[in-house]
Amino acid sequence: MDAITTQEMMGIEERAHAMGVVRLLMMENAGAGVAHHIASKFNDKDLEEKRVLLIAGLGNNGGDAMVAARHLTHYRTDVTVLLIGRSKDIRTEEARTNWSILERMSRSIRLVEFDEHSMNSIRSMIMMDADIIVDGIFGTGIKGSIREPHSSIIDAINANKKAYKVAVDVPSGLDPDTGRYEKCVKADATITFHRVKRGLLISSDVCGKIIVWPIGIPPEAESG
Ligand SMILES: NC(=O)C1=CN([C@@H]2O[C@H](COP(=O)(O)OP(=O)(O)OC[C@H]3O[C@@H](n4cnc5c(N)ncnc54)[C@H](O)[C@@H]3O)[C@@H](O)[C@H]2O)[C@H](O)CC1
Ligand SMILES: [K+]
Repeated sequence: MDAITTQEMMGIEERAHAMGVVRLLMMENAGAGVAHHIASKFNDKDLEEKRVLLIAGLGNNGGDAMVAARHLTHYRTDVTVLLIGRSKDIRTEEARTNWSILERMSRSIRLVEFDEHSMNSIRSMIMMDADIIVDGIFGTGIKGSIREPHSSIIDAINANKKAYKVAVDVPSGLDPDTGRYEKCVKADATITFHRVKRGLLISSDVCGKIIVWPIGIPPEAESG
């Protein structure tokens, strides 16, 4: 299938939602796809020893990462979710639902909410501790220039030279339509949902391996 724009993706998402494949279902399938990719790259024994850091923005890209975190606990992996903000500021109902599930998983997932005072500890968590990093900061909802703390967090992700990095839907910082970026996560793999976004093909050098992952959208939702 050919590449699409974020505008087209939003239309498809709306029609799927109206057909009953609600956003929470699409988010669950998206997050499961991210966890599935990681499980396919590392064997179960490795996964038990790896420290996975999932970095979640306040939108649905972050929500996808929260779902992936929950699915990864199946492998008894050391899972930490770093929210780039306060949970009270999470923008969408689906992401809030998933965050509240994670809050009930305190034995299997560590949750960290961003707090300006701890930028140094967050930087070292990203740069030193993580063996696998999931980038759920921005997806198709990115607008305008990258501000702090996102800018420093993207730098810290790129400064970790040992971690395997998976971008959720779009490497954060990349404009999914034009492929332009000032600063962007350099991923080893990008799990993009339903159909590839045009910007990924324009700047494939920052995406790593591009994997198009189906999230249960009916073909009937494709066109208006
Ligand atoms: N399309 C689908 O069928 C599905 C998409 N999913 C995922 O949802 C994201 C898009 O989510 P959205 O909430 O629209 O936006 P994002 O999460 O990508 O980011 C918006 C988030 O970030 C803030 N923000 C935007 N620009 C900036 C900036 N320059 N600096 C700082 N902050 C910024 C904004 O305020 C929001 O908080 C898509 O990519 C998929 O991953 C579904 O989950 C699955 C189905
Ligand atoms: K992302």
